[in-house]
Amino acid sequence: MAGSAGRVVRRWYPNVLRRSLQVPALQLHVSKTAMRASQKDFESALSQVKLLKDPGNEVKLKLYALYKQATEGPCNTPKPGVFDLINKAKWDAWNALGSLPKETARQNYVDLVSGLSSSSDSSSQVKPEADRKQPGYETLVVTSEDSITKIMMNRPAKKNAMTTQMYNEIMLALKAASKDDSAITVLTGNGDYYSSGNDLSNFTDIPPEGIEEKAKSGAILLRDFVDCFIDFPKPLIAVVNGPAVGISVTILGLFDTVYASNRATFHTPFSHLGQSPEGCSSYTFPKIMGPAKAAEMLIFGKKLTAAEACAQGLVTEVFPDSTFQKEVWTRLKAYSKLPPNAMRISKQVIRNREKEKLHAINAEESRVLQERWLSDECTNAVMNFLTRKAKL
Ligand SMILES: CCCCC/C=C/CC(=O)SCCNC(=O)CCNC(=O)[C@H](O)C(C)(C)COP(=O)(O)OP(=O)(O)OC[C@H]1O[C@@H](n2cnc3c(N)ncnc32)[C@H](O)[C@@H]1OP(=O)(O)O
Repeated sequence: MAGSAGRVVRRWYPNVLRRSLQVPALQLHVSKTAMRASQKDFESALSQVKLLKDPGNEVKLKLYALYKQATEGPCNTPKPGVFDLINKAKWDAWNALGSLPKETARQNYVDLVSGLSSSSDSSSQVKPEADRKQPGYETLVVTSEDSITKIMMNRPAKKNAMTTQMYNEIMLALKAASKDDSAITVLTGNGDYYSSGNDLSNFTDIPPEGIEEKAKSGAILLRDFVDCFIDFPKPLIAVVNGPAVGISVTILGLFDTVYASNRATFHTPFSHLGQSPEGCSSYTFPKIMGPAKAAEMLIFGKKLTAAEACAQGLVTEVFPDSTFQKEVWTRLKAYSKLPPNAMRISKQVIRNREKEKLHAINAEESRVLQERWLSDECTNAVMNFLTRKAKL
């Protein structure tokens, strides 16, 4: 019992409050007298409390006061000093119960917990992902939970290759996430790949105005897409669940944190495809890993393992694939509880001095690519893939 009530306190209270509101093991031991009238109800309320969502500080103080009154009787400890704000609030709440009998306090505690349980019954259930899924996306699964918005690329049969529709949906999802009440945002992939990069069939859908118009609209889409990452205001985390190719790799330089499974690889075969770097990688990669290592990736298409990408600073941390999801989401849930405004402002301070430069680089990379897409080198490479003559 003592252990389970201890867990309640750990789960509910934000760090500062939690440290101060910790109920010592001694206080968690329910005395024999206190248990006489409604021992079972009280015990079950004590364990029920740990399943509830955070009810807010006011209710937590009430619960604390009733618990103390039920187990120790009226408050007779010295009043904490005026600057000991949290202990003073606890003391005030307990002291306000005056000479309320232990049995009544116990009953009130049980009633309060039962009221909280019924009001949070529906929300305390873990809903299946399908129920939490935000509507309106065809190529993504977007969910928000625990102050984390997760944007999952969802074309596993095509290795999460990015179609025009997926670029547009990711932009929409990022814009929505920038305004929702989540603290952090995650991009990840469904299935064995993180993403195989640009869907090469994007190049086959030529409008009546011709190939030049296609290249022009592609460059605008690319520029808008990368701009969304440059401007994204909250901490943005990539959870790289498997191999990553092309643009899914280059934009990693614009994320705040990149976690990778040890199954992930990082590959930017631009020269093989007759193309050139995008996603601001012509700037971020040399800055992150130094010009020589960046050239090996961006010019020669060297594929990095997750460990190599981590050693070169592109990846924050690598996890064994068997425990990847568990370890990463535990970490992210803890981060998502940090004060959101502080995180947002810290990101602004880090990002703002480079924003203008990044936008200019993005514009230039998109302009160069627009030309590349019209080259024979690019056309042949794409045709070779689409006619199954070549893979990476
Ligand atoms: C607006 C425009 C912005 C443009 C921005 C520019 C970005 C540049 C880039 O991103 S460059 C990178 C482009 N990507 C590639 O060149 C990868 C091509 N794919 C492959 O080489 C391979 O598919 C693989 C190595 C990723 C995986 O090989 P594997 O043998 O494991 O699997 P399959 O080849 O059988 O793939 C399964 C099906 O998925 C289709 N597919 C995979 N990747 C892409 C892709 N990038 N574009 C289109 N289709 C892709 C593949 O064709 C299979 O489909 P099928 O089952 O219908 O045959």
